[in-house]
Amino acid sequence: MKWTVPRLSYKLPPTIAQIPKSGRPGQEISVTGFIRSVRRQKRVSFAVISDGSNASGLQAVFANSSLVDNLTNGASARFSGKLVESPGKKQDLELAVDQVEVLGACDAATYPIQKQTLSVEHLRNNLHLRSRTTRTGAMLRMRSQLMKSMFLYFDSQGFQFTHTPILTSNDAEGAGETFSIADDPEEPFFGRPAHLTVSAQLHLEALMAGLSRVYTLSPCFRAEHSQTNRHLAEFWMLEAEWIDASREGVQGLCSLVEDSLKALAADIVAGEPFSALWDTHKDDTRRQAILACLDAAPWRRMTYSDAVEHLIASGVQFEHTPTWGSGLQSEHEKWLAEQFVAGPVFVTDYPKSLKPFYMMENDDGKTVACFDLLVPHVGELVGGSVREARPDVLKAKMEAAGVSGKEYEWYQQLREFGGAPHVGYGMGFERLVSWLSGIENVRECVAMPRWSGKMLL
Ligand SMILES: NC(=O)C[C@H](N)C(=O)O
Repeated sequence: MKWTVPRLSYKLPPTIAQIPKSGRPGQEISVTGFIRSVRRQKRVSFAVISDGSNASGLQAVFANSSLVDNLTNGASARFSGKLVESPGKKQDLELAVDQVEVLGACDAATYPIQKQTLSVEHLRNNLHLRSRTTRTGAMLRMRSQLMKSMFLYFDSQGFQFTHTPILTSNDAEGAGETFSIADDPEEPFFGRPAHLTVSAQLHLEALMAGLSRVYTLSPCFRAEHSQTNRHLAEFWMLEAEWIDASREGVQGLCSLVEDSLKALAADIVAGEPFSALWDTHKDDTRRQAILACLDAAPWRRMTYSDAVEHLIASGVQFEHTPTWGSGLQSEHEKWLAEQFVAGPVFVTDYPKSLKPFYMMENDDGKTVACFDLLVPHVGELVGGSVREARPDVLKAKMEAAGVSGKEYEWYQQLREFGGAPHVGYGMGFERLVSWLSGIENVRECVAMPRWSGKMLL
């Protein structure tokens, strides 16, 4: 789907990123932005203005140096003048400023965003100003671009974007990691138990039962104490559910996930945020590795049982010895994706004891029809499964998992009233950003992270 811009009667002035397209030398324009740096020289002065629309900002030149007298780093201002060809190599056009209006002053001495204090920790303590930095700005633009590409991909496959609730009476994963919404868990929601959703999956399955192919991008909340670089207490998850009438099962699921990620990534690697984030990376091999994933060659697939065999045969002294029946630890996932395959790898058919109640059991009676997609430097990026569609089997599984009762009757009914074979998956949005941007910690892949014990602003 291509969105053609309708005739607009009200149009905002171009952003800095739009200038190369819409601007030409000699044109009079006004630009509003934040001052990133000011360089005062005897005859002329310079400033770099950023409005967050690209990484480089716009160079402003002042023939009248008194115009920069009140300009300090961080201040916001409106600059008016003429676009001129730039003698510098970094940009084609610069702005010869003849008028400045400071919109919001900034005390440079106490401004927390200083070139010499941009440590990750310092920025985490100044989240309200973090979007001023080039890296966070580029990360946020990458998120925005991902959303757009994602909408286009799912639209092309006939999926409907849907909204699912945040407040819920059930624990979709049955893992007991939900946040209760009040101090008194007995009385949180008008006398009924209520939680913040851990996954939209169950609600999405209900919408799938009417719309056939649905997806959502929703905040999810998990009360887990993990302090790793890939866990957040509040994160965004892309989730999709669709009818699988031809029963392609896990293989079809993996194919859709791979295809959609290749489509998304192809769009992203061509974009400005991707270059902005990778151009400053010392080691280019990771960028090359991402580009290599976009090749036509299918990503590797292996069963959990094979993965465990490979881990054992590797002879590597893992902290946790790999054994059939125990979960793959992050060190195992990383070895598989980084050393063994050196690229994304689908691991399928995990032991049923490791996975939630909603997954369909395989004929072997030991494993379930599911997959995890592991990618280098992140580990698990996506997880999905064939959903159990047989009402009696589901009921028994839910009882065994302790997630039965009134709160879940509707979920069982979905199987009784025209339940169709269906599949679905979930992908952590911050992990996707981490993989594509090379930003190590998911806390830097969302504007205002919340993690175990930390919630500033
Ligand atoms: N929608 C999904 O399949 C994701 C899965 N429910 C999870 O939370 O990991």
